[in-house]
Amino acid sequence: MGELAVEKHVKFILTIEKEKDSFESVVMEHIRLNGAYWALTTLDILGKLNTVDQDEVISWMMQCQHESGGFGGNIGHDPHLLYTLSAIQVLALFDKIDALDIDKVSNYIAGLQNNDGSFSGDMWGEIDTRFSCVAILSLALLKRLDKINVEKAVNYIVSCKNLDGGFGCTPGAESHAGQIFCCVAALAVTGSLHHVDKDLLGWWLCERQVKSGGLNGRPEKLPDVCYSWWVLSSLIMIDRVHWIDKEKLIKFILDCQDKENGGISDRPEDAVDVFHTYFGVAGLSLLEYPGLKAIDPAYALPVDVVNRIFFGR
Ligand SMILES: CN(C(=O)[C@H](Cc1cnc[nH]1)NC(=O)OCc1ccccc1)[C@@H](Cc1ccccc1)C(=O)N[C@@H](Cc1c[nH]c2ccccc12)C(=O)NO
Ligand SMILES: [Zn+2]
Repeated sequence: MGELAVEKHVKFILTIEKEKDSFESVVMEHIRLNGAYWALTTLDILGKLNTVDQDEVISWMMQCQHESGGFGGNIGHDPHLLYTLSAIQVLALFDKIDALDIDKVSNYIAGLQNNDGSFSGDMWGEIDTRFSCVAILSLALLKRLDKINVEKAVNYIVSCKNLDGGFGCTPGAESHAGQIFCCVAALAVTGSLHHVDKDLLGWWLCERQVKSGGLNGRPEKLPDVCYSWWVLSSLIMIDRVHWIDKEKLIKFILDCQDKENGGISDRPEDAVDVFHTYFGVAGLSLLEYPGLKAIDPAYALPVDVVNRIFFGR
């Protein structure tokens, strides 16, 4: 089974944060703000957030803010809900949410709600339950949920529920673990989990575990470490996590590490990346792996960070 090569993963994260011209950095260029969130949350779960210069990170990140109040994936990029959530999450890690003009950012987000309660990701209008999730998590962290019609937002998400108990990106779309996480997290944060059939959805989710112990995103697909987050956090939020074999999943994640150079891949022997390193460490945190900080399954932030926001010091 081996154990988590903490120091190697810390070194891996700090190295890719420094390199600007590596393949990984170039590929992730347009979602660099997401990359910052994945890298910094991983470090915090490993207890090593203090190894980065927070002022340097924050000053770079604030340059990604558009005059509309939304954040782009990098400096000069168009604003989008996905990057705005990552920016809020990174500021939360450093307890610096008040560095934001909170009303400006929350007005940007609220402005993307449509009449049917759904959310567009940006001004181009694409609608997806991912964006409902990002909008609700963002506004909850900013304590500005009053700026949107929460009832209509919840009704839209419920309209995307399928007969298998899962959720898709729009009404009638196929259930997918990523979308299920988004819808369950949004319902959890708005106190609306009574709309979920926990046994039906719990069954669909626990069926994602394959014989290797890993979790896949849809029936018949290959297991992938990032589903350790999408599926597991959903199971935890609906109180059905005991329906999977946690020990076998821990072993699968540990087998996906590159113990020489650090980092975690989507499945054993594949190339590592910061995205799967984050979702692997976050998954181990949800599985209560020893030595890791607890992470909140809905906000995808360390529990101590979430408590600081909602319950003060
Ligand atoms: C754009 N992304 C994806 O499409 C990944 C690709 C992938 C990784 N392993 C299998 N496929 N897929 C992915 O994130 O799917 C999960 C998902 C899909 C839809 C809704 C929510 C989650 C990844 C980046 C990536 C690309 C290529 C390879 C590895 C990582 C990505 O940025 N995913 C987003 C998914 C996402 C978008 N909006 C969200 C809102 C809440 C939670 C997650 C998301 C993310 O995790 N943001 O923090
Ligand atoms: Zn993956």
